[in-house]
Amino acid sequence: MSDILNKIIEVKREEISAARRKRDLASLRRDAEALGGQRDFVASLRQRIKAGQAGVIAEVKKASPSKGVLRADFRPAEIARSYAQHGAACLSVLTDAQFFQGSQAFLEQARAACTLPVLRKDFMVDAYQVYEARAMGADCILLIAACLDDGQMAELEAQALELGMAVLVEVHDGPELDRALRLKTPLVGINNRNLRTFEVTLDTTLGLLKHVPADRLLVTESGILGRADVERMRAAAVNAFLVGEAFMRAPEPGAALAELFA
Ligand SMILES: O=C(O)c1ccccc1NCC(=O)[C@H](O)[C@H](O)COP(=O)(O)O
Repeated sequence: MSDILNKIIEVKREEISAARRKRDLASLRRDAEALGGQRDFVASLRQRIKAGQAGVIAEVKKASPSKGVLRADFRPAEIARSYAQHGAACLSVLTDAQFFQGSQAFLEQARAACTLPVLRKDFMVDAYQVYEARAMGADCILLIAACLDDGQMAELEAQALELGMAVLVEVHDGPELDRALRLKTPLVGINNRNLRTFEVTLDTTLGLLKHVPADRLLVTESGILGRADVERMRAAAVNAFLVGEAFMRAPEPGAALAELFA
């Protein structure tokens, strides 16, 4: 595991301990199970792709460890509406506070402003966070293979599926991909950003895609900045994208989405 991931996971464990002291798991679980209203994340992506369009997971991200603040005037509800109006399939909302300046409130505001399914983008290492995700309204969670062993991934996936959420499993290399393919989820994200060096190369997706079976939905993540990047991916039959920075730096995030995927 990389240094930044080690650091993030260490902080996550402290946050989870503090949260458990405030509210026990049984009470959180009751709220998570009672909420309902799940939106179908996978179907929303597949629908766009079936119609010949790109399936875009549009990210709502104020800042990141590699780039600092991306959007100073940050209004999650307005951003979500703009994405929905311009053809996004789903949203991804950062809820991590310390490293991404995100929050649960941002996810709730973004989801309430539109009808798109929403991914809780955070670093999931514990069942408590999966219940938190559903209780705040998330329709999908992210599992990063580099942060979890096989048993943990399978357990967190089973819990999410039981709660009616989808799972996006994220990998960065061949061994992680092999482990991810043992899960049930059809959603496999290949992150073009090396989380140790922060180096970004689309060759990561292009190198791994031949190992992704046809029944999985490959999502290319990070570093999609211009039309040439989209064209390169679509030429390789990669049709689902997770994009943050390119939209967050634009005056009107939805218009930037429409332009990038026109
Ligand atoms: O973005 C970072 O600096 C980062 C650092 C450590 C762990 C994860 C990180 N990013 C999360 C992401 O995967 C991206 O937010 C997402 O793929 C969108 O990427 P981009 O379009 O390049 O903003």
